[in-house]
Amino acid sequence: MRDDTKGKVMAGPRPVVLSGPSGAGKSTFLKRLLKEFDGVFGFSVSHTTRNPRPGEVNGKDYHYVTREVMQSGIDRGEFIEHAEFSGNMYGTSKAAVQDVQAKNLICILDIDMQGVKNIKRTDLNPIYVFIQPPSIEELEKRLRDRKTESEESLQKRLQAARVDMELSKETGLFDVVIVNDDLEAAYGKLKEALLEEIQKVKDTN
Ligand SMILES: Nc1nc2c(ncn2[C@@H]2O[C@H](COP(=O)(O)OP(=O)(O)O)[C@@H](O)[C@H]2O)c(=O)[nH]1
Ligand SMILES: Nc1ncnc2c1ncn2[C@@H]1O[C@H](COP(=O)(O)OP(=O)(O)O)[C@@H](O)[C@H]1O
Repeated sequence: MRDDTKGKVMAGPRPVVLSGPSGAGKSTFLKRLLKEFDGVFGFSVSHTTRNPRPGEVNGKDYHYVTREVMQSGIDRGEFIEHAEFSGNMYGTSKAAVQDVQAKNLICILDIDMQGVKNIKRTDLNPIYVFIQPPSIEELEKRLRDRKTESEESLQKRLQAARVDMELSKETGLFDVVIVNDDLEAAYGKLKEALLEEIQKVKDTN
């Protein structure tokens, strides 16, 4: 959408940032949103240097790249934000967000706390949602049950989770905080928080 009077791209629907500790339920929620609201949401596919997990698809879950490739993209100014998490690089390319916004969809970004702080310095203007586990103990249980992490990776994620849970209390950082205790109830709250934006997209598309 182009506003010719100002010659710049008009704002489409507001993007949504999902952040929260590893294992809090971000992917679970975003997959449900993408499925339930076909033609409303689009996922910003990040780049990462971590290895794909079984079942993950290159170009769909992430763009899996080497450090060298990622760093040269960053050096060329192709990323909106990037961060180091648990020994790997992660980042949102400008193209990832533009691809979704070009279709007039609500762009969902699944990013860590450093990403949240860096996105705040851009003009993306998303709705910031923090997904919180009921407790660190329950988070550990869910991460173990997910069976995707080595013991070392799990411990790093739990340590980051403790820090992020504290940081999330910073006032004004997040528009919505959702405790993911009962999955259905939490998903219901997430939908409720995004309802206005969902309706706008349904009305225009
Ligand atoms: N800053 C930033 N963080 C990201 C990006 N993509 C993913 N992350 C975060 O990196 C962390 C680890 O992601 P991942 O390895 O997929 O593990 P998971 O969250 O346990 O499924 C999570 O907190 C993600 O939100 C990105 O593009 N930028
Ligand atoms: N409310 C919930 N109750 C129980 N298990 C859950 C709940 N929400 C998510 N899970 C499970 O917890 C694990 C972590 O969720 P996931 O969506 O992968 O988290 P994240 O993307 O934030 O790392 C997954 O195995 C998921 O199926």
